[in-house]
Amino acid sequence: MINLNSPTMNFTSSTSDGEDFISRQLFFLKDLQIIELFLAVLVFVTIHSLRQGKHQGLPVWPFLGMLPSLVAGLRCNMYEWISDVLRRQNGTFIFKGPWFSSLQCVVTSDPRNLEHLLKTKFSVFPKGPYFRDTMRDLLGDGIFNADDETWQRQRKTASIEFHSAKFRQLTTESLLELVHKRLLPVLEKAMKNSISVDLQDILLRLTFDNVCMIAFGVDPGCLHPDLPEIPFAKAFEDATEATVMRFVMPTCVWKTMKFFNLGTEKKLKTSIKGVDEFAEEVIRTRKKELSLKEQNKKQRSDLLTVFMGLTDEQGQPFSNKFLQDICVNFILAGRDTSSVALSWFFWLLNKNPDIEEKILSEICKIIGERGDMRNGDLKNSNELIFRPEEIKKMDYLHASLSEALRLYPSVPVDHKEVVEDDIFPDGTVLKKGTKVIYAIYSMGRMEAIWGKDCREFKPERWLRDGRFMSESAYKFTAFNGGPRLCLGKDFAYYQMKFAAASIILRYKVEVVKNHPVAPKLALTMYMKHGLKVNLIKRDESEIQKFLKVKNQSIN
Ligand code: HEM
Repeated sequence: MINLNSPTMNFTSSTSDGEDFISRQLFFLKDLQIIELFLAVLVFVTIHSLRQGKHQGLPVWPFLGMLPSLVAGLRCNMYEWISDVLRRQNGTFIFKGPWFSSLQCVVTSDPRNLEHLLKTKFSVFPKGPYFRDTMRDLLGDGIFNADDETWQRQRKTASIEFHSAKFRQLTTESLLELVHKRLLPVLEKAMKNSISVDLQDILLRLTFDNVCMIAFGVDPGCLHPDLPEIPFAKAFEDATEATVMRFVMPTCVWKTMKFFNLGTEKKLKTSIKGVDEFAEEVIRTRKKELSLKEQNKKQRSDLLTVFMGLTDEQGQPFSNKFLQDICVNFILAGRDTSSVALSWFFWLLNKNPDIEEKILSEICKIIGERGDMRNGDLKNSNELIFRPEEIKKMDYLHASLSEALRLYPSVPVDHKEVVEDDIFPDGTVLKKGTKVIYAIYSMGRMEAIWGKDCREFKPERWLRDGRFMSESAYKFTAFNGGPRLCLGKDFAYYQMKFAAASIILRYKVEVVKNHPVAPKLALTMYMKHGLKVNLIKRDESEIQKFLKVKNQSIN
């Protein structure tokens, strides 16, 4: 009989307890070793990734590449974040995205590379299939989204039109009407009622009405005193916002969302429908108008009418869809760019009142040269309308707008794709299919390009003996360069100078105290929270003071 209490049994049981204990200890030790090993690998990977960051600009993590740094960058000011990396990497770095994404690209701010890709090797760096695919739903085959023949044909026609006297007359007349009949009354009303207004919103309405008149010959009436919501304008804005989202997600993700009509893709579909309906209606009406003999004599000179009179390679009139693409592209090109540039300009002026004073002094000096104003007597500045030749003479204002665009370019980054293996002048090797981002915002903040004072707002850097001197398009890339240089550059300067001078002569634009100012992540560099301002009527005596100062130097 076994005595359960026998010492032998006790011994046996204590032995198995001991074994359990030892095996538990061993397991624990194994666990510890696994944890230690895991920690060692983690430390090694971290040190390796961070070390790579020293050479490559950012830490490179297994599988994720540089994505964690990008996510951190997106949470602060993305453009400043890119500029910091570029500064550390002497102007060019290779962004390594996660292995499952399409985010791999070369980012550069080196003017030598810019000249190479925009001019010298233009044909090797088209917009490319990735960009065209991502933008196709909104821009179709319009000029912004086209390469090769399709682009060349539109560029040639639009270029002839943009340089024609008839077109220049249309743009100056429509601008004059919009500034004097809409913009100034809206600002005057706000000033009289002492209410703050979002200047960015007002300027967007101004340029939207203007570009619709130029592209379609149709006035959408956005800048009405009640500031109404225009369905077409709203649809257009929503469509651009939803399109941008495609650039920050892997292609397969937005394509799946599009297939199932989800999230931003659902919003994009609805808003594009709104844009298309408006454009279709305009084209239908114009076709009807042109088919009537009497109306033919009306001689419209907007872009839509010009393209309607042309034919494709087969001698056929352009399809409605293609005409629609042309108009939508011109609206995108001409609307946001000038208005956001003016918004940053007025914000910078508010921080630099001495520069505002110099602009006012220049304006007064120029109008003081009018025959009827030689004695320095301006009866009522409210009535004054600037003449085109006066706008041309405003060199200091031109320099100040260029300086604002250098620091806050309306298109902060742009994109190309390499279609043949190549090497940048700085030695970066480019394989066929590589995406290239050129960081226009960062270029304005590089000491190597603009000197130690590159972050300061200094219009004087653009002047020689008081005259405006332009810079190389590969150093100042706000308007792009080479064969795809902005077609509307001259018109944009005229529009910005006319609107800015008309406002500055009448009002001091004061940004509301503590109004938050930050750039928005979008195709164009909007101010994220708009620009809330108060308008203070300029004292006539202030203008008289400048009018009476003869031969005052502005430098
Ligand atoms: C401050 C104002 C403006 C700025 C900063 C600006 C900037 C630019 C930039 C950077 C591009 C190159 C975009 C690209 O290819 O990805 C461009 C192209 C273009 N811009 Fe402007 N733009 C301005 C105003 C305008 C205006 C008012 C119009 C016309 C009404 C216009 C018409 C165009 C057109 C048609 C193109 C396409 C050129 C091509 O691809 O051949 N722009 N602009």
